[in-house]
Amino acid sequence: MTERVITPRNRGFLFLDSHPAGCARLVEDMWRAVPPPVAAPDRAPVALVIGSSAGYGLAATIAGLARAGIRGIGVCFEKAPGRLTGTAGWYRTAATAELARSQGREMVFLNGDAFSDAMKEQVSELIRHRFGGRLDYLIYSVAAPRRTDPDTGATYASVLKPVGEAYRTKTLVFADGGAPEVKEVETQPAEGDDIDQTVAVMGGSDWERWIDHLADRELLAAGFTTAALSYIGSSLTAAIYRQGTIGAAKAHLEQTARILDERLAKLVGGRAVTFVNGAAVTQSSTAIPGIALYVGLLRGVLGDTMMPPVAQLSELWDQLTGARPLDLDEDGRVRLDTWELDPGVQAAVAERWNTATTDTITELADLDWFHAEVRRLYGLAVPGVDYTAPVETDVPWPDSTS
Ligand SMILES: NC(=O)c1ccc[n+]([C@@H]2O[C@H](COP(=O)([O-])OP(=O)(O)OC[C@H]3O[C@@H](n4cnc5c(N)ncnc54)[C@H](O)[C@@H]3O)[C@@H](O)[C@H]2O)c1
Repeated sequence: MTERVITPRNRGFLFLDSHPAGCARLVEDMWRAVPPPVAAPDRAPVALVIGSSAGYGLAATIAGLARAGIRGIGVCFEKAPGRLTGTAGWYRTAATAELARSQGREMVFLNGDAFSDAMKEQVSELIRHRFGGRLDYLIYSVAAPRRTDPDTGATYASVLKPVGEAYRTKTLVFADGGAPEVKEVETQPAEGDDIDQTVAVMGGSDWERWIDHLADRELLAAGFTTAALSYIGSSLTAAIYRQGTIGAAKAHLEQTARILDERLAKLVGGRAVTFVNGAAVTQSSTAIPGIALYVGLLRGVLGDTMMPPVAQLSELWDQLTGARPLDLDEDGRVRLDTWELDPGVQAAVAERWNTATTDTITELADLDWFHAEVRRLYGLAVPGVDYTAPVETDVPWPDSTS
């Protein structure tokens, strides 16, 4: 037993410790925010969510359980409690597993490298022996800094850089005392094989490898459908995002969807699509220069009408399960970002962006919300949690044997 009071220690947007009770409460709140199912499926579909412990993958898992009645497997990469607490994703996974169990849903969580063939094999064994040998859905929501290619052993690193010329942007930082500052930062353009390396990590190669691995072992159900998550974003962040190295990876992911869609149609009458989501505060997104400022301003414009990930992903499940038809754009993507890219919203954000300075930022952006969202990534600042009370940090990984 390792009960203690968690005192938050951070460097910028990164916190050293996570709060188990706060993480559990967040998961419960997300669950409650999912609208009830349209109609209960005849049989619980079997789903695999890769990247299930955080951000959009966590939202996919919770919305899948609560709205689409799934059972299945979640894969993620988290650190166990030790000298520090476990990572927030460790505790969120424990809480998600508990919720699934309380609803009578079989959900197995595996902690390890999704890019490895060993993980693919472990998942294949589980599908074969625990889930009737047939996978209905695969949601791909990995955001990772590096990937080792199992064929070559080469390790690739993803970078967040503009392409062609340096990118100078306003950015939001919080001084040591927590006071917000608007600063300028410059990011040098991609060089050497930066683009190829980023595409190798965040493009569609590993998604394709998962599908081929499962197809080769005949584990895909008739009509199997797979979705990967993508982002387009604002013209304000285009140089660092959609036209940058990560944008090249997203273009590759979307191209992979088109290839997989054809392959799956022939193989099992299946489908592969990308879902373009809106901006959200996650560990991955806050690492991108300028995005914190952009999201804070977006919230300043939209307030509570900003669509949270779990609401977007409830819509994803409705379209995947056929409760609503797949609504594809001319590039074959489902757009769950229309609330963000609405021209009126973008014009209002651009106007605030242009005038934002350290002196004006608190009026233009919703920084209380942004600050709290960053803390909530670690289970901190969750309403209803007593942060003065000691909490058990030595939480076990959910048992997958029963
Ligand atoms: N955050 C946004 O604003 C935003 C917007 C639109 C789309 N998206 C997309 O959503 C997807 C997920 O991003 P996010 O922001 O939710 O990320 P995140 O950092 O919140 O979560 C990443 C997930 O990937 C898992 N992961 C990382 N490396 C892994 C590995 N090697 N093996 C297994 N699991 C691993 C983590 O454990 C975690 O569950 C990405 O494709 C991203 O582009 C994000």
